[in-house]
Amino acid sequence: MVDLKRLEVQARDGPSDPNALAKWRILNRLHDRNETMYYKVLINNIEEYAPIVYTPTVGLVCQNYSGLFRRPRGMYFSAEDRGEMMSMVYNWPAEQVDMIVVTDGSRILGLGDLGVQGIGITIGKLDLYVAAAGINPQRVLPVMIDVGTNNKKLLEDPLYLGLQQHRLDGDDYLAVIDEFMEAVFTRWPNVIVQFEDFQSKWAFKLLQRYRTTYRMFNDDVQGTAGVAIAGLLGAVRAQGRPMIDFPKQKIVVAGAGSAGIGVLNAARKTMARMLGNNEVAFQSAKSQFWVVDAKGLITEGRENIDPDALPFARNLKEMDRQGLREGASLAEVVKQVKPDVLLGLSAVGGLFSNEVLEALKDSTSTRPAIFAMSNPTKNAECTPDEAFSILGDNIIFASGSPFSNVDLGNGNIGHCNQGNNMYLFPGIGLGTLLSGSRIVSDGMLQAAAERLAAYMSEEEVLKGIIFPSISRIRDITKEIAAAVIEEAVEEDLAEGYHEMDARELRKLSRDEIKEYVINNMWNPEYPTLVYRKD
Ligand SMILES: NC(=O)c1ccc[n+]([C@@H]2O[C@H](COP(=O)([O-])OP(=O)(O)OC[C@H]3O[C@@H](n4cnc5c(N)ncnc54)[C@H](O)[C@@H]3O)[C@@H](O)[C@H]2O)c1
Ligand SMILES: O=C(O)C[C@H](O)C(=O)O
Ligand SMILES: [Mg+2]
Repeated sequence: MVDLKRLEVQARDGPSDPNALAKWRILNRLHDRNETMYYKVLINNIEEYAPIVYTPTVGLVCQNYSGLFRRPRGMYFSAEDRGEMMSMVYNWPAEQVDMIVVTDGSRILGLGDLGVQGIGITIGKLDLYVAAAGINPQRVLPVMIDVGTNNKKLLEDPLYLGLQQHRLDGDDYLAVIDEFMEAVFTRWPNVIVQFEDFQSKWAFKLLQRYRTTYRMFNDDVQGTAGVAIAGLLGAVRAQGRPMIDFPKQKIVVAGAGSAGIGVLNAARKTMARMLGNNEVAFQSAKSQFWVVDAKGLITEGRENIDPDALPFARNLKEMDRQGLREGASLAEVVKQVKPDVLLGLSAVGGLFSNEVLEALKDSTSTRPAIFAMSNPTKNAECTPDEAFSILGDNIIFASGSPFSNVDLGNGNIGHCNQGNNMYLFPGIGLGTLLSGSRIVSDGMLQAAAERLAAYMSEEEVLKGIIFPSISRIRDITKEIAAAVIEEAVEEDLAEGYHEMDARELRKLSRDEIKEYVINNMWNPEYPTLVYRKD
């Protein structure tokens, strides 16, 4: 801590990239030397150091990973290891692995293809699994699947640590991922595999391919969706309206990739459930969304439309009546729609320009909400300063990366919420593990999102606080894990964990489930090596 604090005194110009990287180096060395102390520091100072070991600094770390690399962490499976993975997994020294976070490095945060350097994000996510969910650090495994990279700079960089060839694609690519999945589930049948930062082209396909046979989920598609739903419901409550009014919200989404489409599908389903949970409700819910991607507003007139975006393509005639057309700009869409919510998952920093924010002034909502969810910090669609200064006090603001609250100068504070999937994935993983469910069902994910939404009190929500502070992350994760277990039991998926078999699990009350979760969380304490007789 003295080392870390000394850095702050010396950095006269406030937080800077080199300063954050220097802190990461200190923490990383501690991680290598003394795991228990590392996690003690992280857990006790999570608000301060999550932004170093996780978003946003982890993005910078990934961009520079080949140069920062000192000691290996995690496992690398490469395209050249085909046919060998089954024996490779037995080289990992830990008998038991509970959680794997795997990436192919193809879309790291909003930073694009970083090849094997993306291993940093899997390490950062697993740090949160230990710090927030109390997964034993001896039982986590960061994994990089190296199928090459299409990043020109890395292909030419002599220091690059991965395969310097173009990415595999098609069946060759699938064969590598299939082999990896078979290998890890053979050695550790109870492991949970979190897919992280795969380009959207593969994110959905792999999710569909594995989700009914393996214990896996995709954090960017499913974790983000849950966090966004919790935030959107919070925004409705912040307007002083009941959550059941959610299906009346007009929502403009910028970005139709793995995260954007994940959020859209989940939000549509949530609306449909509130409207009667039938096909008519499901169809009518889609008219609440306007989706803008790199080519502008997505309509049925779009050529070669991405099949995942198709359900949200707007009807051309209807758009004509609204004064919009295929490819309309975000500013035009906001002007015409006057939405309640503007949500960004575009990876384009500054996309919510002054023009877009000015247009949002005409929102028909009593309290418009802005979700600038892209990471890391430079990719945020706008900053809270920009949003509050243009739109005034009466908005709800959330961003994917952490920002400070804004002093509005009139004695009021503009609250900046962090809308990041970190509030869900640790609890989804822990709950799945402790329930013993063989899959991660939609119901379990929905239960997690609803519990997060309910976590905030009425008073907090009315103040514009729709996500909790990260300092409460261990308590939040306990709640989420308990909700996931309850739902797994309800759906008859829970097969139990260790001595808590399925029958015992079914007997537990809500409070007992929470106690069960707490009792299974690892704490950073040195194990007793010498037992005294007294
Ligand atoms: N806050 C969170 O918890 C969270 C979770 C997941 C992803 N993210 C962030 O979301 C971003 C996107 O992730 P992804 O996996 O969906 O990426 P992606 O590459 O799959 O999708 C990006 C989408 O943005 C669109 N886009 C590009 N330029 C645009 C523009 N000018 N206007 C509107 N749309 C534009 C693209 O067409 C594409 O549809 C990343 O920055 C990522 O860090 C945040
Ligand atoms: O990693 C994060 O901070 C959130 C999310 O998974 C992302 O890809 O941006
Ligand atoms: Mg991610």
